[in-house]
Amino acid sequence: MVAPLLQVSGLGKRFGGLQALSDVSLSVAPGEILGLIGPNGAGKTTLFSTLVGLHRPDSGTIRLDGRDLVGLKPHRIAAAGMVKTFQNVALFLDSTVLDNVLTGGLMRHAIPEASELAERCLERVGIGAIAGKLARDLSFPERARVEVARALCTEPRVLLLDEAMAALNHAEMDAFMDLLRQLREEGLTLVVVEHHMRAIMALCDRLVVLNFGQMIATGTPAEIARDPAVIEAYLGRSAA
Ligand SMILES: Nc1ncnc2c1ncn2[C@@H]1O[C@H](COP(=O)(O)OP(=O)(O)OP(=O)(O)O)[C@@H](O)[C@H]1O
Repeated sequence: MVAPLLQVSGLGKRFGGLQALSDVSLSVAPGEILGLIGPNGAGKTTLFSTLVGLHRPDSGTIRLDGRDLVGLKPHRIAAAGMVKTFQNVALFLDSTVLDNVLTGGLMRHAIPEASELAERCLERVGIGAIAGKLARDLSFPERARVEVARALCTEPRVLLLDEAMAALNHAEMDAFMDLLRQLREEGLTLVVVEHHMRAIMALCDRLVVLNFGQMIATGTPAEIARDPAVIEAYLGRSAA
């Protein structure tokens, strides 16, 4: 079996009286697309934020290729190879697409190299033609791709996508999923939080389900779809 690229063990995070994450353990193989699902408030965003150093966990370890990342600042974790995109696409609206994306490259490179890298990242996500467009003029699918390009510009090994498809229609979502599959073919490892069940089921190799901060199931999309605990906690609630 291939050694995991990302290994999370016994992760706990408390906000005051609320146990937002409780003993969460998961691993992600290189080149895998792992989906993270669960009802609102289950702890998905908290887990992502903890993985990239925005929250410090109260317990547990986060290992990327064997190196423990707990306690590192977000920019150090990004430099180690793990970044997340944001739930509410947070771009500099009065800047061009290229300038937005090259900010991702400034951590490791001077402006000329970051700019070249940004152009390559834009090509990689299929939007090289809109490099000069202002971010405020972008459509939702373009925004989603700019956000991915900006993350790619940090040269990650693991990319965490937090509801990147939230504003997309079905056809746009299908095209975006093709992009994610292509990035995986190029060697990227992906962890995806997404509320669209159709998308998550079609895209992911494996799913982890959180509910009230605890992992209640893990398995292939087909296994998760028939797991009674998941149906009660998640599908049942959304069906209701
Ligand atoms: N900074 C914080 N301070 C206090 N409580 C927080 C904080 N961040 C999250 N929480 C709480 O932790 C719990 C988990 O929230 P989180 O946003 O991680 O869930 P989620 O699964 O991402 O939800 P959603 O699907 O609605 O985005 C919620 O009860 C939330 O109110």
